[in-house]
Amino acid sequence: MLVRFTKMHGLGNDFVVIDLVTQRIKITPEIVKKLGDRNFGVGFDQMLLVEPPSDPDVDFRYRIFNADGSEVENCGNGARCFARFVRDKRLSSKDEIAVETANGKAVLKLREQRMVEVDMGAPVLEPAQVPFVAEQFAATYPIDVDNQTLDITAVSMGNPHGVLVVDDVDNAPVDKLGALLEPHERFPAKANIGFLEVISRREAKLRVFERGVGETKACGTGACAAMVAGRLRGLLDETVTLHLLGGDLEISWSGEAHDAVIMTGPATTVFEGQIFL
Ligand SMILES: N[C@H](CCC[C@H](N)C(=O)O)C(=O)O
Repeated sequence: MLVRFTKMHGLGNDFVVIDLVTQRIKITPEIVKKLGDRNFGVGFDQMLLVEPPSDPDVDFRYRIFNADGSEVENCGNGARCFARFVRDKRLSSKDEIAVETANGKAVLKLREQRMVEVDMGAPVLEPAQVPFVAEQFAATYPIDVDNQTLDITAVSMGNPHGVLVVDDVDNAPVDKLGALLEPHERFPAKANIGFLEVISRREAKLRVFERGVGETKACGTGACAAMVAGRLRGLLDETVTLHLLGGDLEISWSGEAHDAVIMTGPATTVFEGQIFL
């Protein structure tokens, strides 16, 4: 079977996007892993599926698979590419696109210069809902890893994140600590691990070791989780420019637990392709 796909990225976090509105294909974890292989397939961090909605109040269903074949609840960089994709493919003519994910609903707003603004919803801080093993909520938790005790913030943006604050993110042991913390027993569903370096109250640098992938050039939900961690720790103001390896995101959050985190950034189309399944 020949399947049309579009290769896209959000700040270097790269995706294969497949339209399952006009193509009727069953995507399995095995197909995801095969297509995600950077030598034997197309290669991507995540596969994004554009599907008809099950809820009449939304425009599309948005499904996300990591390169290891695991299906996940949310992908921020992917949401921006999703909005760009459905507009460029004329699957929607709207400037505001409502989608349903495994995490709930999200509104994707197309802005000028191919930028996209995403309402990422309110962060989830109750440990059991992240999920993270802890007696009660705290801004940071001591966690034992690599013969040391680190202070980590645990937050869900639909998907689980652990955020560490470091002095020098360029030289942080992202691969070593990321690989130890991603499957850590206190994260029963594993976690995306962010390494945040605060430059000022309105600017920071971030690297993310993603669950199911490893370090990526950028992580949208990770940027939102890092914003929340920075605000909980009293280090960041309501609007921050986050510098990721692949470029910058603007993140806003009032600091009120029930307020949504808003992410704005680019979405880029690289090429169109077809692959035999
Ligand atoms: N690896 C993540 C999913 C992709 C998130 C990331 N690419 C983003 O932009 O939010 C997880 O397993 O929860």
